Amino acid sequence: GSKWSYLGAEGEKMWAKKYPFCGGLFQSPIDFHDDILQYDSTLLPIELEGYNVSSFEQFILTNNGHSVKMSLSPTMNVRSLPNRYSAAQLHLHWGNRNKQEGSEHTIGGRHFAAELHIVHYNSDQYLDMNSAADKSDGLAVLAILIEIGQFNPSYEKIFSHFQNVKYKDQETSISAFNVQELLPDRLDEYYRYEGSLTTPPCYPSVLWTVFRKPVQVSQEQLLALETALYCTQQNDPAPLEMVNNFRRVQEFERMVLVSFRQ
Ligand SMILES: NS(=O)(=O)c1c(F)c(F)c(S(=O)(=O)CCO)c(N[C@H]2CCCc3ccccc32)c1F
Ligand SMILES: [Zn+2]
Repeated sequence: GSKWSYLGAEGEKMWAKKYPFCGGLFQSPIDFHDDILQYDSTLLPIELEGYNVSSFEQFILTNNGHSVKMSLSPTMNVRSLPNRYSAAQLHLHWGNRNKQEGSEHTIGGRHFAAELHIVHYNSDQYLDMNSAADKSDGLAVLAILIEIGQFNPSYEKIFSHFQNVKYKDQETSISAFNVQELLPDRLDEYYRYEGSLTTPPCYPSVLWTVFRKPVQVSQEQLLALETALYCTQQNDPAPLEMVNNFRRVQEFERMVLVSFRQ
């Protein structure tokens, strides 16, 4: 299995030893600050196709020891990108109950509470995620910044199942729903740059779209995310809480395109 973590001897400073790309170029996440932003009027609103799946379909929610991920249907696609990208999975990154600042991307040096990633692969060129994951035009990730505010019934469709995936390798099946409900309402305002997977193997293969507008979940929902899950298996004598599963921002000497004027 993947021998890496966010803490201690296998933490992110050691990733490059086993996963060379993690010490390479085009690494994510990054901080968005004014002097690296460049407005680009050709950046079209993000168009989602096939996201409104039938509730007879099921999504599988899995604790993989690094995050909680949900399988998605490959009939879910993102248009308005250079190629057609089909959905593979979504997962989250978060902090802990004493420091609720676990987003991966930051704006003006500021963390948000958490971050949702919807991972897609270039289905025009590649058969599946695994063959696309290490190609420079292989992946497109939609990133949604999450802050504390109103209770969010759409996020609750995932969060309400955490008790069934508390431990590594546990999974549960949930009724499919329109994942577009998890996105902000402004799909025309986003940051765009070429970067990488934020976990090993850190392939520089991701076209990142980070929406400008955060979504809200309640304090109770965020606490559930920060306290329900473990990186370890149910019978492990040394349980490890799944917290702070975000990579620190990377050095970045390029421009980030934005689809909006300030
Ligand atoms: N932040 S991130 O870069 O978007 C990101 C994660 F943070 C993350 F934890 C995962 S993971 O849950 O699979 C655990 C670590 O691989 C992924 N998986 C991707 C990349 C690896 C290969 C693969 C194969 C099939 C489906 C998804 C994926 C990931 F892309
Ligand atoms: Zn991620």
